[in-house]
Amino acid sequence: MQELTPMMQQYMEIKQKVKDCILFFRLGDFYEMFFEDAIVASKELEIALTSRDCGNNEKAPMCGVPYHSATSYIAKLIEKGYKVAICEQVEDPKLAKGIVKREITRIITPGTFIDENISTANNFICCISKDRSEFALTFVDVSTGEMYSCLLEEDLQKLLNEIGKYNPSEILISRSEDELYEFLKKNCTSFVQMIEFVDLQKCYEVIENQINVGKIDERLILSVGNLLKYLIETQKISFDYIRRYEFYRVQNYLQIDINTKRNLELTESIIQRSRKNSLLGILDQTKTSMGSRLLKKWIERPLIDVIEINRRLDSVEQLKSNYSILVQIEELLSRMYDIERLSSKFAYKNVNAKDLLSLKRSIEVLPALKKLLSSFSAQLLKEIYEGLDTLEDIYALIDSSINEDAPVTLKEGGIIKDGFNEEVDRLRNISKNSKELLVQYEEKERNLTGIKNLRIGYNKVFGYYIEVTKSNYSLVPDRYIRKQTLANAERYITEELKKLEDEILGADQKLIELEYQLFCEIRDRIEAQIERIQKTASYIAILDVLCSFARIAIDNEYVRPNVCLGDRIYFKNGRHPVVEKMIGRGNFIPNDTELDQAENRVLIITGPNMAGKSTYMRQVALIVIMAQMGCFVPADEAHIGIVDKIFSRIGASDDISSGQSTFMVEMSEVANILKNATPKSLIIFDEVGRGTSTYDGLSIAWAVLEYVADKSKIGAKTLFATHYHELTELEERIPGVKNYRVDVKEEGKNIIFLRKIVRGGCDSSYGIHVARLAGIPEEVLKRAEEILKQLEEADINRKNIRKLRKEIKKEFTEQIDFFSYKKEEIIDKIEKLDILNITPVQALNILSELKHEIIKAKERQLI
Ligand SMILES: Nc1ncnc2c1ncn2[C@@H]1O[C@H](COP(=O)(O)OP(=O)(O)OP(=O)(O)O)[C@@H](O)[C@H]1O
Repeated sequence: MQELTPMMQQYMEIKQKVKDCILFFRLGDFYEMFFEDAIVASKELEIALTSRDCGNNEKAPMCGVPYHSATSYIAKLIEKGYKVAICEQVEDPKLAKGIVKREITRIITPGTFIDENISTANNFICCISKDRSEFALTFVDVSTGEMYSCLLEEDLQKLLNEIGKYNPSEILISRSEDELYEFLKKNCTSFVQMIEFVDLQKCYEVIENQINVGKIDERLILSVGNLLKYLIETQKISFDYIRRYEFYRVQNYLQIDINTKRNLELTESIIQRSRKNSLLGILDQTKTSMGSRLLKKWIERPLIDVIEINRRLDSVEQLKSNYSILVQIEELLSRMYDIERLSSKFAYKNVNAKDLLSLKRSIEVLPALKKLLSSFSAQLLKEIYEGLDTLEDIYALIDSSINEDAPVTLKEGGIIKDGFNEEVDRLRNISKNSKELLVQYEEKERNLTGIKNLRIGYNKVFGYYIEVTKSNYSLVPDRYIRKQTLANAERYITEELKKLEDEILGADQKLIELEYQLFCEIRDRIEAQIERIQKTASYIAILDVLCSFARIAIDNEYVRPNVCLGDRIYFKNGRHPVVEKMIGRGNFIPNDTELDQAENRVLIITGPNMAGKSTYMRQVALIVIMAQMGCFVPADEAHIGIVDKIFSRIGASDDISSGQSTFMVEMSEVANILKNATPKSLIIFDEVGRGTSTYDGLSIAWAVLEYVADKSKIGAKTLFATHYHELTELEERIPGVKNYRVDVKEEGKNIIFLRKIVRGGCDSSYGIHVARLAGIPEEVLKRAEEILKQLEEADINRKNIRKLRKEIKKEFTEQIDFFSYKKEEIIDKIEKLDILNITPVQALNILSELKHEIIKAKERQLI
């Protein structure tokens, strides 16, 4: 260390503290990286790797990025899984004695990186603590100041479900949780970190000092406290803008597990993984980022409280039926800036003049918005009307102080409006009129001294001076201080001229400094009101989502669902909101649905591949979710008895990374459903059992169906799509089970999909027809048809065997007294059928012979 240059020594000392981060070390207008950090960063960021002399005859690898464009480079490193520590110069280099003081000002990780470009989604950081048999989870979005906590029983599946709702970019757990760490690493896409947890007492202190959220349940203290402590340590700011803290119970919302969220494509489509063809993509007609983020939350957490749902529906209905007002509100909302995210900008002190102007423009629309809202009587809209703070004082402050064309940087001046501050006006005047001031001074001195050719000039050595020619020396007053003698003239300065010089030369710098200082004062005055801004932001978000619901209801002809506590789910002409958008409204065939706790508890849906079974089942779940969000639904009529949980088991989601087979994944999902479903749940099973051999699969499907249908076991409303036509037998055996099929019309070798759900089972799979549609070569199809014929014949034989055996058994028991002498022989023959390796045809022959013998014996007896 001794031989290193002082700066390199300083670097090494700081780097020691953040070994696991890439250190951005501020040097003038650049952030430089050294040694291993430079090698890694230059590769990841595709920037040149150079070197710097360390002072000990060695060269350190080095690379750098300009200060003003650092954010995009940081974003890239975070994206690639690195942590970045920012080290700033914390004193003015001009005033530094020796090396400039530098400190780490922030550590940026996925959960604390605020990406200005992605504002329609939250960026959550989560902290999980484990206590006795519970998980406590806390989620914070540093950019908006939202914080949520919940408690979960110690169930890893439930943990994943809850994490899935927030999709946090970073998860923190205690260093002692090795197993949990491995599990999360394997099952989450989040950046998982183990940190040193502090104890309860320390957590209480952190919470008390840092946030403004009132009393917190004791069981949550470790997760809230450790999360805050981590944030304070890495961000080095105060988090008192976290005021919107919500503790919620998972069971107070419609519970949608993570598989179902994916299967139903609630927030992103499965294939493109984009929000475009998801439910969120269709429903999002919001005009503000605040609204868009809230909508996502509402989709992930639909309600179960009928009153609250109807409050939302009432508002949507009123907005929908007052079209012209809706249009005006939408227009006003579209002029609003993301004022919710301003809170973090204030806290990080990186608000600029443009942000304040955007805030002003957002506030500008509030009075008009409030006026429009005054005409509504729906409770929720009324609450927004009454609660909406129009922030006039903040508007007035910004309007009177900040220039409309203020620059983004705060160190260039031009921020403060004329007339706001006398000193700014004066300095600006000096700066603008410096020449004029010198001319005025020159004129004044000529008059005072009577020297007609007195002239003011400037040179680098002693600045502004007064020049007097030889012939006028006698008129020079005493207050003139001689500075230079030339051949024909002398140069003087005066106290007044030096003052003027200081003002002229210093005015610009002073102006910049004063404007910056005033800006900070204005910023701090607004920051003191941040709670009011946040409150307004949350009302705007709710209003925006309600308007979005009204808009999609109008554009897509959705109806208001009748949501109540009952058990019935009924839609007339229901549609799938996303598929109908994709294929065009006119091309989508609507279908009815009737589900209840009695006659229509379990619907077994058969039909060829491609007929529309999955679409239909997803449509039912989506309509329920939409209704429970308080949104109108794609149907002509809808009654929704509240559902507590929605489950689905759809398709083959191969999970190679987890080392589980497709069938294993399928069965664990089914197991999860059977464990957690209640009579108030809605379950979707799409071809359960398909992942294994036919008989195993059929038996599992059968048993699962019996179990969910049985009121003493689960008795949940269930949609069960299957290719096992044998299952349709259950309609006769279990009350509440109904067979439906998606209808098709056969035309020669082709089939026409009618997409209509009708009563009754379907006894053909039409698999070969669909294969033909898919373009399988005709030769292969022909061979498949041959094989199918053989298999069907064998199947008929098997059915006949079953029938004969039944008949024989019946005869045998009825007539047992007549031919007891043959008992052993007959039993032997029947039993042997199961163990002998014989063809169905041979078995049929044996049974026929047997039946023949019995009949003969009977006849003999009768005679
Ligand atoms: N009601 C409908 N109206 C119009 N088109 C529909 C309808 N339902 C489904 N479709 C179209 O049919 C396609 C296939 O539907 P879906 O995937 O639901 O069939 P499926 O019966 O589940 O098939 P498989 O058994 O092969 O999984 C959908 O992608 C959609 O384009």
